[in-house]
Amino acid sequence: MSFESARQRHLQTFNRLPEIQADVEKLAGQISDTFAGGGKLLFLGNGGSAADSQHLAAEFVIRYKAERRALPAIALTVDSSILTAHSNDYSFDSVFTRQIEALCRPEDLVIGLSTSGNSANVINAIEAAKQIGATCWAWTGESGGKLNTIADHLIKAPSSETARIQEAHIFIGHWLCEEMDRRLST
Ligand SMILES: O=C(CO)[C@@H](O)[C@H](O)[C@H](O)[C@H](O)COP(=O)(O)O
Ligand SMILES: [Zn+2]
Repeated sequence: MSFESARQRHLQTFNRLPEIQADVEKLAGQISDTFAGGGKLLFLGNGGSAADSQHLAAEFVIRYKAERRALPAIALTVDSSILTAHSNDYSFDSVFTRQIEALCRPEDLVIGLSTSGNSANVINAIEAAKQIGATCWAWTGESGGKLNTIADHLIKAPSSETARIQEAHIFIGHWLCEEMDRRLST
């Protein structure tokens, strides 16, 4: 019963992905421009979105399918010393902000993943990156949450359910990787 229900909700979400195709293509263009301009990608998020962040950074740095040059991307979710020291000494709400201050440059593109669009540490990081002048994208659910009015651009997975949104986010990440392979293959 729960399998069939989850499968149906997954399919409903994925059947609506064409609604955001133009947004994903716009992001692919901006990522190409970022790399051409010497910038890098920075990914961040909590829980499943932290896993997505490191998964997608690896696709860019190592490879997706095609043999092409290494692409500069980093997940701000993986350094346990930074994450614990900052949370212990300051606050979890600014755990990504400090890394943005240290690593983000105006030519960079930041992708903050939050299914609710309301996680304080993602919001704070996007606000800090905007101050630096980086291009800021939020990947959210269909409401966009608070990030709706904070990020420069949004990719809104067409669901209000965390798991379905995460499934769409990783699909969108792979879709982007295919597009980057197509553009950059040697
Ligand atoms: O993977 C899941 C649920 O599927 C959880 O780990 C989930 O990512 C966590 O609860 C996050 O803290 C949710 O944060 P957000 O997506 O609302 O920003
Ligand atoms: Zn999950």
